[in-house]
Amino acid sequence: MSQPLSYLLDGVIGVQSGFEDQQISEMTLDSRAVIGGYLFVAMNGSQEHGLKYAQKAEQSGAVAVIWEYVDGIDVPELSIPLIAIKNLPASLGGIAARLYDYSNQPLQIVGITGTDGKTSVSHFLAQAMNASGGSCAVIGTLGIGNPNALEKATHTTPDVISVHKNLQRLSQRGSRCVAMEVSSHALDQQRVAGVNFDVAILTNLTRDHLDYHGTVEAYAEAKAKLFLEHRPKSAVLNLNDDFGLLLAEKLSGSDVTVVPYVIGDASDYTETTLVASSANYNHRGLSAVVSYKNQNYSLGASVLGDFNLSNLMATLGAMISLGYDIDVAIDAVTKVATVSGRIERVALNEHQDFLTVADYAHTPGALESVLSALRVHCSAKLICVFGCGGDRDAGKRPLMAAVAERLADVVIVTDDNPRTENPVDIMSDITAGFEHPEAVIIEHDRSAAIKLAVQQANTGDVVLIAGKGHEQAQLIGGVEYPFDDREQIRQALATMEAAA
Ligand SMILES: CC(=O)N[C@H]1[C@@H](OP(=O)(O)OP(=O)(O)OC[C@H]2O[C@@H](n3ccc(=O)[nH]c3=O)[C@H](O)[C@@H]2O)O[C@H](CO)[C@@H](O)[C@@H]1O[C@H](C)C(=O)N[C@@H](C)C(=O)N[C@H](CCC(=O)O)C(=O)O
Ligand SMILES: Nc1ncnc2c1ncn2[C@@H]1O[C@H](COP(=O)(O)OP(=O)(O)OP(=O)(O)O)[C@@H](O)[C@H]1O
Ligand SMILES: N[C@H](CCC[C@H](N)C(=O)O)C(=O)O
Ligand SMILES: [Mg+2]
Repeated sequence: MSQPLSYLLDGVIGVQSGFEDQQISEMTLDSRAVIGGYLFVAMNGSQEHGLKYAQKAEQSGAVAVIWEYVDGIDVPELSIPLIAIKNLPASLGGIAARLYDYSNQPLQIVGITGTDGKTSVSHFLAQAMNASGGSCAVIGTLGIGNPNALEKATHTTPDVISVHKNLQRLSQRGSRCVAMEVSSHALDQQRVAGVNFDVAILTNLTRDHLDYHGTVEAYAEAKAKLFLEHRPKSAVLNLNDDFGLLLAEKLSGSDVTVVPYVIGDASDYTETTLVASSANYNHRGLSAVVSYKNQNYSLGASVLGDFNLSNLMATLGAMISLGYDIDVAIDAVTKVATVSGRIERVALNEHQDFLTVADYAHTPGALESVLSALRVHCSAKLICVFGCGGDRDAGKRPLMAAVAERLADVVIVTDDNPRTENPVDIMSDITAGFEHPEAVIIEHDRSAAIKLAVQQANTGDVVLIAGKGHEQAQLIGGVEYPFDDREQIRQALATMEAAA
């Protein structure tokens, strides 16, 4: 439904007065997406100011332009209203929420942040709620919508306009809950401004994205905003993580209800902490005892990996915060299935006597978690193939190498989305982290590296192909080459079987 521009901008600070009112049907940050009836929002980006594209937007049919005020910038002449707004990132969420209003239907919103586990928890939550009669969609790395019918997304957390537009769209299609991943970039760039979170979840905090945030402190500060600035009704916090403990302390006694979860001993925690103990992991999944309010419950699920127990506990915490009874939540969580590319078992048949796994670990913390988790399933060699993305946090490269060397028996390093960087440079950043680089196999061609790993697997071994998970392409230069680790594993297994 279209809205008058004056209504969208009502109360926005620093608006130039005396503009002609316009009826706005849609709004966008990208001049290339503008068509008739649009409001073009020109932001001061990290590369350039969107105002450069205001004339193009007008030519494409924009009926007005608002722009993030910056002193001394060249302002183009337009024949449509062109309105400067000071500190536009702070008001844009509110403006978008007015145009894409979804307040006419109840919509619970859960935000999930943390270095690793956001996609997993958001999908577990949506799967679990839907298994118990709910209607929960996701917004995140794997796409937008029902977890079984996702539309592709370009970002983990879309820009602030797209966030509100998608929330409206999902609500209109009948979703009554949305589990959305909130990345640190999103928090820093105010992409979730104007979203009222019922629940916010912290999975964990290790290191990533220091290319963008600069320091671990700045990265943590961005993550903390979801809890300390957005003030969700409930905060579901991981007490196994130091940052989770810190947030719990900061929120204690505040208007935000803290729902802590932990893997540990129930006698060490308060009765309202969700505690998982007596965990058991096997090839088919995991089980544990969950203690809450002095009662014990059996939890089981057919997902691999001890870190997934933590993800399931976060899911339980969210369901309880949303008003589910613990029995219903436990029952629902028991039904969740593996999330695409997250510790996903890939095999040609049941009889394979070694385990082959594709996983999206692309941080030192995630690689450590997945290798440690897989050790439990390994009675012989643990073989690890990994690489590091180009144009991303270079500091994590030697750290991932050190983790792989410490926790795997055979390490094969390969390319993972070199983007615009030279793969040889990425490789030398990685190999600088090995104590014994001579023991490591280097194979830039990812397909060949996967074959090498699978070919040397024997009974009791585990082969981990890390870094790309669900991804469908290898990004080299500006080109996207179709590539799926799972498909490559299957091909390598088939070649091996044919040769046997
Ligand atoms: C570093 C970063 O996050 N950048 C985001 C930011 O871009 P920017 O500030 O650099 O924008 P810019 O290139 O200077 O352009 C300024 C403005 O001009 C506009 N423009 C530009 C060109 C044009 O022809 N017309 C036009 O209107 C742009 O839309 C923009 O609003 O705003 C853009 C518009 O919303 C985003 O697309 C862009 O994401 C880039 C592509 C990106 O790669 N982001 C990644 C790092 C990211 O956000 N990742 C996180 C975390 C991933 C995870 O850990 O899961 C995510 O949430 O996806
Ligand atoms: N709770 C967890 N603790 C530690 N590692 C985890 C956890 N959950 C998942 N991982 C690891 O991190 C990888 C990525 O998981 P997932 O996609 O759920 O995280 P994410 O936070 O959404 O990542 P991204 O920031 O890229 O979107 C997994 O493949 C696994 O190796
Ligand atoms: N959301 C992550 C994805 C990394 C995946 C990995 N395959 C790579 O390209 O580095 C990022 O943008 O840092
Ligand atoms: Mg994700």
